[in-house]
Amino acid sequence: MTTAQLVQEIKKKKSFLCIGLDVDLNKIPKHLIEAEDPIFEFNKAIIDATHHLCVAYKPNTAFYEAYGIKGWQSLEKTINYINNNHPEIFTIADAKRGDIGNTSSMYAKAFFEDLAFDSVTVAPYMGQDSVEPFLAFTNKHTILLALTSNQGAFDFQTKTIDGKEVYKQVLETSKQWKNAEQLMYVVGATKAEYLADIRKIIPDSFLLVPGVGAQGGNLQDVCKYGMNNNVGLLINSSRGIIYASNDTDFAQAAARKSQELQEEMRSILELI
Ligand SMILES: O=C(O)c1cc(=O)[nH]c(=O)n1[C@@H]1O[C@H](COP(=O)(O)O)[C@@H](O)[C@H]1O
Repeated sequence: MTTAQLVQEIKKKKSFLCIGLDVDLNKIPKHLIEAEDPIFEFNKAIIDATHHLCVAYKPNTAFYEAYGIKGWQSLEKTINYINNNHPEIFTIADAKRGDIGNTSSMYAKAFFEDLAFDSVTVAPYMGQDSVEPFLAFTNKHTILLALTSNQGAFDFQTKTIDGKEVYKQVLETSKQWKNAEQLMYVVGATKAEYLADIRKIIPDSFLLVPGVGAQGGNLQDVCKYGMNNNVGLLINSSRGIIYASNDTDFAQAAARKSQELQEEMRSILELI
């Protein structure tokens, strides 16, 4: 999917919501556990109930890898279900990969070719030759971790080296890489006050912003500092939406939570 198609979808749905499909078998409704593939059944119900309210889905691969081959099959069924039924929805494999070049190429193949995701999250720590193999794929996006939502972001990312914070160096340096127009960046919603400075370095890039909901990030603050002329934001909530209820009404409860966020997004979009 191209960025222009994503922007078009955001304008059509008046939403820049990304729903995180982080499925934990200990948290899903009991009646689903009996199903042959409880993770897929859970995702299918969530997708059926929310696809008109969001523009992206983000399965975090940890929640699938944890269940071995069965979990990987649930991930494959989930991405196929989205691509077959809602090809206009942007998909993110949240895998936080990155390795030496030939290994990164295989990671990219796994998520862009075998599983046909539109994008994958990548850690910048190993540098240019670990990221460019992902950028080599046409119409696919690499979402680079810049300033993450967790406390540990202050261990390295905000440290100053040669007079500049490491996360700013990640933004400035990666802008020079081959096919950099296919880069997006992760900035945690819990770090909204940093977004004004971040926008000075990457005014046009899309940002994936997790941390609204369970981690306490504020949507209004993120939009105030992070929105650009193309909206430029994908706001993710996982637990806050998918575990809104753990009873038989879980999908309707997820839709209600999604709608609350979408309505807030719609009023913000009407102001710009
Ligand atoms: O790359 C991510 O998506 C990510 C980056 C980050 O800085 N913080 C962060 O929480 N995430 C992911 O975003 C999701 C947040 O989930 P909730 O806190 O349940 O909404 C999880 O899948 C995290 O792994």
